[in-house]
Amino acid sequence: MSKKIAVLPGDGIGPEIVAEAVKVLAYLRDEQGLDISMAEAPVGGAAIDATGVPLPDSTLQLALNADAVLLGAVGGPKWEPLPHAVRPERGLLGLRKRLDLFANLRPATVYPQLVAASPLKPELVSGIDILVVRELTGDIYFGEPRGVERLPDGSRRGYNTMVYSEAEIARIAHVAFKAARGRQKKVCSVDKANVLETTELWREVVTEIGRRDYPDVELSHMYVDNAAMQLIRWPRQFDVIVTGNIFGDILSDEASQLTGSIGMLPSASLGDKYGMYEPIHGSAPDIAGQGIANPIATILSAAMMLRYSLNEPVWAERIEAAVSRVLDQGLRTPDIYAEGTRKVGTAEMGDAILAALRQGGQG
Ligand SMILES: NC(=O)c1ccc[n+]([C@@H]2O[C@H](COP(=O)([O-])OP(=O)(O)OC[C@H]3O[C@@H](n4cnc5c(N)ncnc54)[C@H](O)[C@@H]3O)[C@@H](O)[C@H]2O)c1
Ligand SMILES: CC(C)[C@H](C(=O)O)[C@@H](O)C(=O)O
Ligand SMILES: [Mg+2]
Repeated sequence: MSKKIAVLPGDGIGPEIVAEAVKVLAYLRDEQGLDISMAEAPVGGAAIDATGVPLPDSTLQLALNADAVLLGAVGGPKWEPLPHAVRPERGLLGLRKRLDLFANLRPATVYPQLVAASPLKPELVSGIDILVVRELTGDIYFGEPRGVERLPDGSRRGYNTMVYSEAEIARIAHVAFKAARGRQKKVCSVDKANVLETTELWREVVTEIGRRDYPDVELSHMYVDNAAMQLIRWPRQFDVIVTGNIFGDILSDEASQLTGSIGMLPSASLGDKYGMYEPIHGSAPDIAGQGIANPIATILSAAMMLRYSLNEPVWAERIEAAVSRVLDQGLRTPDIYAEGTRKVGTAEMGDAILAALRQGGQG
């Protein structure tokens, strides 16, 4: 039966990078007989402009009825004067919550061709293969109470609440341990258990699950401040990192830079029923509209979609290989440009990946 993909380009560079991933998916549909269909809907600022809200019901319904969602990015300065409750980012958070996408997989893998693009010494970067497993539907992002209140002296106070239940911690821990079994069998759980009770519970639950269900997986714990430093000092010590929503957000942006650029890192947000795929970066207002954004993270997110939601692992591998071949050819968007390579724009990069896929897909 035909698989439905909801395509939500969003804001800023979102439409530019999603267009390149759609090219690849359209090729699989039109020339390789993949039984998929795509339907587009607005989310974030684009949806606010069109309908007044960041997640219109029609967009939510499209996502709920789809087999997978491909999302670009949301947000931008245009909507920043708006109150928090109606900002573009709420559209994304609403989708994650309503689809119960609690497990965000963010693989930070360095392509050998980009070792030189990393700010770290080649011997530190070469071979990096980290999977950040970020909890995505809890933590300070969703905890109540939250808000800004007026104090008796007239000044204001802002507050958010870090909350995790045992069940929420347990389900993301299982995802991390299972993923580690297919890799180097090492999980590093990142928390701030020395200060925050919520993450003290996190550490207890992860430890118990590891001991009980995954004795074959080596479990370590690290405070988040140390983890941020260790990622720069010796990134290859990490296999799977499991952490909460806010720490995972920050650490995955940091890890992305080790691989050359944030424009390289894809992600899969998975729940028991749904899957949404998006690059880890944002709408990059500083380069939007210039045709220079790196589309690779989004194209690799489409590859993750083929692997996790569409049961097409071979096409996922072929797309990843096509990206590698294009890097071999020396093509680079400005964010990964280095001397001796050829600078290209978003569409030229997408076209080159598609051309490499066409060649590789034959045999
Ligand atoms: N998943 C999402 O939709 C998401 C993620 C992060 C930020 N945001 C939103 O995006 C807006 C901008 O946020 P920000 O500037 O903090 O983060 P950002 O990730 O959009 O940009 C950070 C820096 O990385 C660069 N960059 C990002 N993606 C790139 C790409 N594909 N190719 C080349 N360079 C790229 C940008 O030009 C910028 O210099 C905000 O409104 C924020 O809330 C959305
Ligand atoms: C835009 C924002 C809500 C989002 C997050 O913090 O989760 C983004 O930074 C991300 O990493 O996907
Ligand atoms: Mg982020």
